Amino acid sequence: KTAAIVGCPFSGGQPKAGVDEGPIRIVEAGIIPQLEDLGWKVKFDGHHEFENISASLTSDPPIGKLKNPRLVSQVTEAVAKAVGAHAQNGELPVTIGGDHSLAMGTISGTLSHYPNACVVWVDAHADINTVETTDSGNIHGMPVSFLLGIGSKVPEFSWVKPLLKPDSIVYIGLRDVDAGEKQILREHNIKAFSMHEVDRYGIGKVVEMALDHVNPKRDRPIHLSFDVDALDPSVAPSTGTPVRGGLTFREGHYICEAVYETGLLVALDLMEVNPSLKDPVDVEQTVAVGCSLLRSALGETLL
Ligand SMILES: N[C@](CCCC[B-](O)(O)O)(CCN1CCCCC1)C(=O)O
Ligand SMILES: [Mn+2]
Ligand SMILES: [Mn+2]
Ligand SMILES: [Mn+2]
Repeated sequence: KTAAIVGCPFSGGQPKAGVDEGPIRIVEAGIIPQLEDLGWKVKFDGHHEFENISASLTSDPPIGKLKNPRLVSQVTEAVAKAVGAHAQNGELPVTIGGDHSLAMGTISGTLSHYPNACVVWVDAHADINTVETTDSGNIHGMPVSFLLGIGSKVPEFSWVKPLLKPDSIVYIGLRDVDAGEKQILREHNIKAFSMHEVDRYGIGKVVEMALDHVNPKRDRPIHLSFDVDALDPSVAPSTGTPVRGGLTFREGHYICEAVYETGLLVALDLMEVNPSLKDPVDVEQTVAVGCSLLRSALGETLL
């Protein structure tokens, strides 16, 4: 089996510098030989250069509240093509961000090849704000709304097709959901297991219920999109939007292990590692946790 590393040094979906360094640090930390040691054939033809895109953009003024809209749209479209091509080649795309706006591209790519794929979204946040509901205008808080095709259309994002259905995504780890997002989740009956459910049922039962919701016959390909800020900040401190009361190290890893165990994983995202926000020790820890989560999602077991 081949894993194709899609290194995406991209920060345009949010305001903090440094998240574009995430993939570089994770590759430097040795994720490629680590995955090879798990038996994967690893394909990596260098990190994506988005220079040509940003160079071709003479200006990129906000559209309404949306920041860097043209940059985000063009970068995520390129990512959709890259991920789609790897899937077409029978490879498993492993996208390393970079901010979570990239998931607009990765999931579009996955759904273009696996139309019946379901999405497991692990995050403190729902990332489902629309043009109408966003307060920050940071597009890393909006990818799911674009993928679902909800909210008013933005011509610059016309390449994004509404390939994702509300019953095909399930969230784990939510604890910082904006009012507008809560309304959207309710209106569209989108299944979400917040930290309250994790506390109440335990992670094992939560993952089982989450998969039962989107993949009851365990016959649908799975796209796992993991935002490291789903983990408690004590576990993954160096990330742009940390929120207390998150998943433990083990809970985060259990999700990855359980998804791998289904044998249905077809695409993986590891997002929002920003190696420039904390002291070297905390950065090192966050990078190491990112690598560890990737290994667990790709077959590393404890026994
Ligand atoms: N919902 C937020 C955060 C999005 C995080 C994106 B992710 O998950 O990829 O990291 C927060 C909006 N707002 C911030 C100030 C306080 C009120 C909520 C937004 O900016 O839309
Ligand atoms: Mn996110
Ligand atoms: Mn988040
Ligand atoms: Mn974040």
